[in-house]
Amino acid sequence: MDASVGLRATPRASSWAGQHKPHGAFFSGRVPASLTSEKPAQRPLVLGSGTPMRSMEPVRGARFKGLCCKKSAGTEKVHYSADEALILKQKAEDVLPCLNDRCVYLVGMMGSGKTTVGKIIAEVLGYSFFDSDKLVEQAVGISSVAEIFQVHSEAFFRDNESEVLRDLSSMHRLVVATGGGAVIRPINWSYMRKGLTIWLDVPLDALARRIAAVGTASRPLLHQESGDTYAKAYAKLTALLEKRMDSYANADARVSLENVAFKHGHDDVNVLTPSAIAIEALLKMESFLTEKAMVRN
Ligand SMILES: Nc1ncnc2c1ncn2[C@@H]1O[C@H](COP(=O)(O)OP(=O)(O)OP(=O)(O)O)[C@@H](O)[C@H]1O
Ligand SMILES: O=C(O)C1=C[C@@H](O)[C@@H](O)[C@H](O)C1
Repeated sequence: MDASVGLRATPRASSWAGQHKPHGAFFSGRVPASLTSEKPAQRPLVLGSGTPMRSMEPVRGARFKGLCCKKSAGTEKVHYSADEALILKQKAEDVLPCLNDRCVYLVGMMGSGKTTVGKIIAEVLGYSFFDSDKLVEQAVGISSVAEIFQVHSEAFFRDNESEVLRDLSSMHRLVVATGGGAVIRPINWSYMRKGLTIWLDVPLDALARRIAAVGTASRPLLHQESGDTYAKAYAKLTALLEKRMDSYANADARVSLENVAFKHGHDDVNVLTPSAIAIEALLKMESFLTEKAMVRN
């Protein structure tokens, strides 16, 4: 039976929108022992300070010396509904043995939820979460991608992004939220192919709405000094997606929010919670890995 039967696509007004977002991982010295071959401990399905910290060990890759991944010290938590928590746990248990410690790379447009959904997937798999944009900021020593574009250039950012992905590709048991443009360089695919790649495919209207809600200051490719933020973001996202669509389609699995909403009887993707999307991503991962194993045998 499809494990997602019974999953509720809860309207955000009563769930996601009313909740605190999970805090991001950040880096300042070391990475967790989970990057080694240790098996994941069973942990409660709560993100934030309710999650026990994993023990820390020095990272091996030269580039990440001096960096560390650590849970926020804040008090915010993300609660899943009982249904979602159970399904997330079951799906994670199904996927883990097939994943064989490989990393998971989330690709997709800006605002597609790679960070939000990636943190949930990392949590349930007992993996560590990395955001490649944040790693580039750390490596360059500038605290925002927008400033890196301004002070240096987009090409400089892209070179550093490739180096970050190369270094991550030698590690295990990570969920990585990649930058929206990471897919455009073939070399980045050679790194990401060492793990599993998942495309979060979100309709442009939903992307533009999400981005307009928080502003474009942190997204240099969308930033405009004036004008209607939604309309400008929508136009720019449309042009970017046209150029990148084929590259995103290289991913091992695609989570189409339109399809997920349809599956749950909705015609609006905005009702889908991040955890419902994370469940779909785990289902897609399982299908891909199972098919791959069948082809091999
Ligand atoms: N399922 C969802 N429903 C509504 N809003 C969401 C959902 N998932 C993420 N968001 C919101 O959309 C915005 C972008 O999400 P997020 O930062 O996770 O995307 P991203 O793909 O990592 O973006 P970027 O590549 O620009 O860093 C955030 O404000 C987040 O709170
Ligand atoms: O879509 C893009 O090209 C980008 C997305 C962000 O994640 C950042 O990597 C940067 O703003 C570029």
